[in-house]
Amino acid sequence: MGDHQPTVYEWAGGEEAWHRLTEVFYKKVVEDDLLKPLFEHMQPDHPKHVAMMLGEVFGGPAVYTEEFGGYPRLVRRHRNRDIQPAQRARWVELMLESADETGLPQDAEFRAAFVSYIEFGSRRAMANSAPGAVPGERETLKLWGWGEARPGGE
Ligand code: HEM
Repeated sequence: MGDHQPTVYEWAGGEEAWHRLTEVFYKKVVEDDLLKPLFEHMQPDHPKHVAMMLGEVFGGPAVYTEEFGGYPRLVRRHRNRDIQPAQRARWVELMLESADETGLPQDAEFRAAFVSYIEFGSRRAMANSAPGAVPGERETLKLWGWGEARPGGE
């Protein structure tokens, strides 16, 4: 590994891997009875936007922030959707299933970092989606790294 510790984004396989993940994920989402109602009017570019946003969070290029509206857009998109706990849980379940199906790394360190952000982000999305919620004010996305378990650990 030399001196360079890969980002979680790189370790996953870079841009192509994140796009593969969200393509497969949203195919499942629109066929799921619990999630369908929330995503019926999803824009065709939605999977691409989420791939860019996740990539940026995990240390990839800041394309979502620089070209697509970044954190303020993310918050706007979840506002008043009134996401229910069972819907959040299913969203997480399908995301992890998609990570397996699209061949994202299986090592413990990668999965710990990935799952931890998916828990964090999905809970924030649910909280920000509650009618009348006042989301925290940030300029940029919250970035996520390896946490306690670094890649290639014993
Ligand atoms: C880590 C968790 C999550 C991430 C990273 C995420 C990411 C995003 C992003 C980036 C957008 C905006 C896309 C754009 O700019 O066009 C978005 C929109 C949206 N998200 Fe999430 N989200 C998360 C969790 C959830 C959950 C748990 C739900 C519901 C169960 C949800 C429902 C939606 C809906 C309904 C939209 C709007 C879709 C539309 O355009 O009609 N999100 N999400």
